[in-house]
Amino acid sequence: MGKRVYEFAKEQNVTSKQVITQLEKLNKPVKNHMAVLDEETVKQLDRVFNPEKYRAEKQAEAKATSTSNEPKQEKKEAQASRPQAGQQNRGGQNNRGGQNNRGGQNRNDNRNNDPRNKKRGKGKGKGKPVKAAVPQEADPNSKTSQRKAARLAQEAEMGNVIKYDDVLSVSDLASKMNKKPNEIIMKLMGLGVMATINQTLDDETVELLAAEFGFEVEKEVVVDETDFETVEIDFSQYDLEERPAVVTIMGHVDHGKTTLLDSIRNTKVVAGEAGGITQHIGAYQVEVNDKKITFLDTPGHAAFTTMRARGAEVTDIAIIVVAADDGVMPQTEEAISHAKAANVPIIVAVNKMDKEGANPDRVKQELTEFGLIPEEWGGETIFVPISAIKGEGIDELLEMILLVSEVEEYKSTPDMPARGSVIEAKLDKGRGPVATLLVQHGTLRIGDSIVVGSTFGRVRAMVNDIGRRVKQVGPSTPIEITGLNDVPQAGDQFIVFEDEKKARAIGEKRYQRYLESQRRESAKVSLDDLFSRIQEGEVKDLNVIIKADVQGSAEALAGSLRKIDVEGVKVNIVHQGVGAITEGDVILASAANAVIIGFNVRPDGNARSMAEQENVEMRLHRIIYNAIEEIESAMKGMLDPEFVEEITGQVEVRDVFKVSKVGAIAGCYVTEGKITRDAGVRVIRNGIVIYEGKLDTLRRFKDDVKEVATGYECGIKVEKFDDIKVDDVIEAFVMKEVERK
Ligand SMILES: Nc1nc2c(ncn2[C@@H]2O[C@H](COP(=O)(O)OP(=O)(O)OP(=O)(O)O)[C@@H](O)[C@H]2O)c(=O)[nH]1
Repeated sequence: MGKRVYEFAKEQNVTSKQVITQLEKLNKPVKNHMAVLDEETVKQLDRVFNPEKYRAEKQAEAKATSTSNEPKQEKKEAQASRPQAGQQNRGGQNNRGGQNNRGGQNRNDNRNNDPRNKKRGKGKGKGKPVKAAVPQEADPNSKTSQRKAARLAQEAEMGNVIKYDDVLSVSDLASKMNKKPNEIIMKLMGLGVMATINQTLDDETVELLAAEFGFEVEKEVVVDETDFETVEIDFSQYDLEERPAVVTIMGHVDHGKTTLLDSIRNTKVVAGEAGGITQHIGAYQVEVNDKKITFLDTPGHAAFTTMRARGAEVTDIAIIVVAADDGVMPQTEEAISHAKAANVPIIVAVNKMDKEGANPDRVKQELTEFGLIPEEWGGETIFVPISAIKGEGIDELLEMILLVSEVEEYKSTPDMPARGSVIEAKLDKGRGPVATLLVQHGTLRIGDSIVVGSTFGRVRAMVNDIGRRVKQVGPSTPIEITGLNDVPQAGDQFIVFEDEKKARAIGEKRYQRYLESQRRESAKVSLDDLFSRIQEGEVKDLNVIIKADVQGSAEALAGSLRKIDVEGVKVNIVHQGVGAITEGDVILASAANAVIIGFNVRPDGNARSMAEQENVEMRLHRIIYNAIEEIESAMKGMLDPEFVEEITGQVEVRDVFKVSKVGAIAGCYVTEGKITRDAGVRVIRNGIVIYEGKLDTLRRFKDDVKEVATGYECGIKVEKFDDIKVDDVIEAFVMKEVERK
């Protein structure tokens, strides 16, 4: 029998969802993670998820066809055939064909001497270098190739060597080669990598891109502590000591994460003698058998992964909470994937054992599918039955954490200036910026000169998790500090410098960089302020990306937009295509400072959140005339106050029941937000809107309800629409009146 989707996902250290998305792209859609894959498909997927494996082959081909670049190619080939040990088995850090490569997971560095976890590859910080996966090939006989060869020869004559000593971003590299950032981004996309204009590139990718444009690179290696995330700590010079494990609790909604965190805290917190009042600082410590354990008390995998995405690897152990009366649910699965991607040991807490329907064996059975096999069944995963609400099983759970800590031997040293990560941060009216830091190595003291992410300052006051002022803290301790010039972000790294002037210089440089990136973001074009910016002479072209359901509409829309005649400004179509709005479209829009117009299509995957993050404006229309009129009005500064739709939620169709005289009822699951009875709905199939209308009925079991929230099932009948199918997505929206700026 072939492999199942989840088995393949597990092997590759990715989520089943990622595999399913890839299968869709390969035109081999499957129903769910239990689907069986044939050999051919497994092979295809393997290529997608492990492009490095195939790189040597591709480069050999590329070399055979290339005439202009021989010494470079040889060098690259030698690199490609280097042992890849550093890239494999590194806890989900290996390159995934560039599919998800914005985080620059592939770090073939030798920064593996972090004693926090012997098994874990340490990710680089904010730099998030992207790595190109597959080199492009060229047909040497094509006209383009001949032109390119001529240009390369000409450029080579001019002595095209790019020198750099720092990390290069896409825009830095573009300016060094005198190219537009778009060109670099397009080239990266061709290599299967999606990168934004400000994204940093790793050295190998810089070299690859430079070669593509006929440049050589020379990197001077200097240790620049401005990018201290990349600066290695030489732990060999210290006597390492045991340190407390840092634990994160994850699991499905309502399975009891918060109750468990509270229960542990209430029973075990290191409550001090004089007036220790526990306060929420984002993390706390408990003491068990004279040993400490640190808990991050923002439960949930979203926070966990946001931190990781910013380079913070703070969690040593993940507790996955599963309610014994409910079993494995979608977010349980997600939490497992997140923990696995971080390569941290998992302990399963089977909660709500006090409830009547509690069935721990079912939970165990279900979890075997995800490779979490209990010890009594011959596996290695620790399962602890608990009742968070009654405080039962908590001691056993804590003991198991200590057991895992003993096996994993988490170590660090207090004998160095502190380093660590931001757990959370806020602006306090009285105290100014306040940040909870997790000291990971060294000792943090009052008065220390510190750089935290893009902010800096001197540690003015330190308050611990029981509200007590302290003067110094060591490894694995959460501590709230004041004294920074601005509010850092959760997941930012911090470092203490012994030299105050140096701290200040580095801090100021990083802060300036941050302000600059903010400025660039706010300079993004939007229809609301287009007119004023045209007037001020800031904008001459309105760059537009069009995505439509069919080629004909894309062309019609592009044609009409180009014809809009407003003095002093013209519409420039940067890109037009068919299908859903993808992350790639958003990245391109961000780089080209373009607005995206979607005609009968919706954003796919993470495109919507990415557009928000990148400040890219996305306008979705169903009538060509409206799209044209909107752009024209914006150019003339005549946009009226109008109704803007707000997407309230998304549901997935998991079953369809045909009921005579009523029609097709969709059995659905709300995956995001909520769906309300009065919402407008859109039926989306493969990213294309196939129907827009209203709800006829919205039910939970047999009852009509006003709304259904994330994580719940419901029955939906869309008014006048019976062609609903399993796997369709129903998007719910309401119209809100907004005033234009
Ligand atoms: N009977 C019983 N109920 C529990 C137990 N643990 C939690 N609950 C209840 O389950 C519900 C959800 O618990 P929470 O701790 O809020 O769950 P959560 O996982 O933090 O939920 P979200 O914050 O929504 O993700 C609450 O009503 C709790 O009182 C338990 O051990 N036994």
